[in-house]
Amino acid sequence: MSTEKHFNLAKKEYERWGIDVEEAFERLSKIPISIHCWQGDDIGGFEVNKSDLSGGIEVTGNYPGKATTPEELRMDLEKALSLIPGKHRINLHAIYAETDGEAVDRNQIKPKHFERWVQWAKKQGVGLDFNPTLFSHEKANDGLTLAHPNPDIRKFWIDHCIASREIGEYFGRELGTPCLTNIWIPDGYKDTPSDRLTPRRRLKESLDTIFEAPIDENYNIDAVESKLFGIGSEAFVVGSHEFYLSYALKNRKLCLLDTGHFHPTEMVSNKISAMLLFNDKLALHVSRPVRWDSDHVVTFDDELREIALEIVRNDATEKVMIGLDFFDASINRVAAWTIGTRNMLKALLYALLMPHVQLKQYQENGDFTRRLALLEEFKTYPFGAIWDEYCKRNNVPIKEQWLEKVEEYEATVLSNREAKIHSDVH
Ligand SMILES: C[C@H](O)[C@H](O)[C@@H](O)C(=O)CO
Ligand SMILES: [Mn+2]
Repeated sequence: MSTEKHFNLAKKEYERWGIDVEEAFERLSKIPISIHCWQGDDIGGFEVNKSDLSGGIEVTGNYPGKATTPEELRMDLEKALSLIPGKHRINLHAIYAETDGEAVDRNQIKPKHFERWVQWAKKQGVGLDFNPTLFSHEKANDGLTLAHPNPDIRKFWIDHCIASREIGEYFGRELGTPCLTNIWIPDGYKDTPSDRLTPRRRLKESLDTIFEAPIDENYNIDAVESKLFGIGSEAFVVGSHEFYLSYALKNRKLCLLDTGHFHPTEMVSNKISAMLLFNDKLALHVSRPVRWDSDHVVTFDDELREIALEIVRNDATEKVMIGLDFFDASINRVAAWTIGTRNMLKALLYALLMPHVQLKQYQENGDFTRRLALLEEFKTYPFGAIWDEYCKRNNVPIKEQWLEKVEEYEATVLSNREAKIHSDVH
């Protein structure tokens, strides 16, 4: 049976519950996912004086073919974008600046170092988001940045964050869509601190200085990302959830929740409605923690669906800014982007195809039997046929057919990079 026939039959099943599939497509097409560039090169970046990855995050695996230049990274992103339905955004880090061979330290980065990214984004029709990089640098080697006791080091990182906001503003002006500039810092201690307040006070003061200059929110929106622990900051993280939740609320900033930054049984899906009652917007880094903040590729699992359900059923598709944050170097990196982003979109489509009106009513009536029955039965509704049609209409491969494209790209492009590396070495 053709995709269209499958779709028409499936559509009828959803219509029996009053669900408008065409409207779901329309709504989904308006939800941009911010795709993180750093999956493409294992968070390496292109600095002239490049440092090893630090900050308590880890990329494991050595799958061949990673991008080693901005051109390669953009090319790989284009390939992934060609396999993902809809128009999305690309999320950059400061280490992806292009300085034409000049060593430019982080406190000196300027919009001009991202001109090529902006030109490329215009061509692709994508928005850009941004992150200052407060790790993989000699001034972050002791695991402290904005909360550092040394005022000179603090100032260096404050200046980097100020420069980053200006780059965000430049993206927003150039691309006509506000850039989300998100600050995440690794600061913390391996072992039990003897003073938690002082580093937190310093972080608060650093943030106050960073955000002193107002920037038009039509161009740049600021976000702050909390964390529970990292490698080397097991006992204490300065920028904890409570810290940033309070800071964001008081200073009208966006709180960014990374799904890997909480206790293993603590669910981000359960936080969205609570936070939306007090915040106009919030931001997400959708990741997949496996036993720790391991940043595995996002799968179509229970928590992903629950996050999407919370966004959709609370009418928050314009309030929750969805970004991805995973980095797996043990598989093809273009496939990693494709799988993770398609899964995020699938989860949103799944959520858009639920009978929310009835489900909410059942709960209000105390009819928990119907609520459970329907939530479970909809898991096996013919969702796949609707997803295939969405992919078809967006001119991207249906089902696993995208994999052939990635394999072809690996054979013709990625494997040549390996050959080049080897011939350069010998
Ligand atoms: C590279 C990212 O900015 C980083 O992953 C950060 O967002 C994070 O989640 C750290 O654990
Ligand atoms: Mn994150």
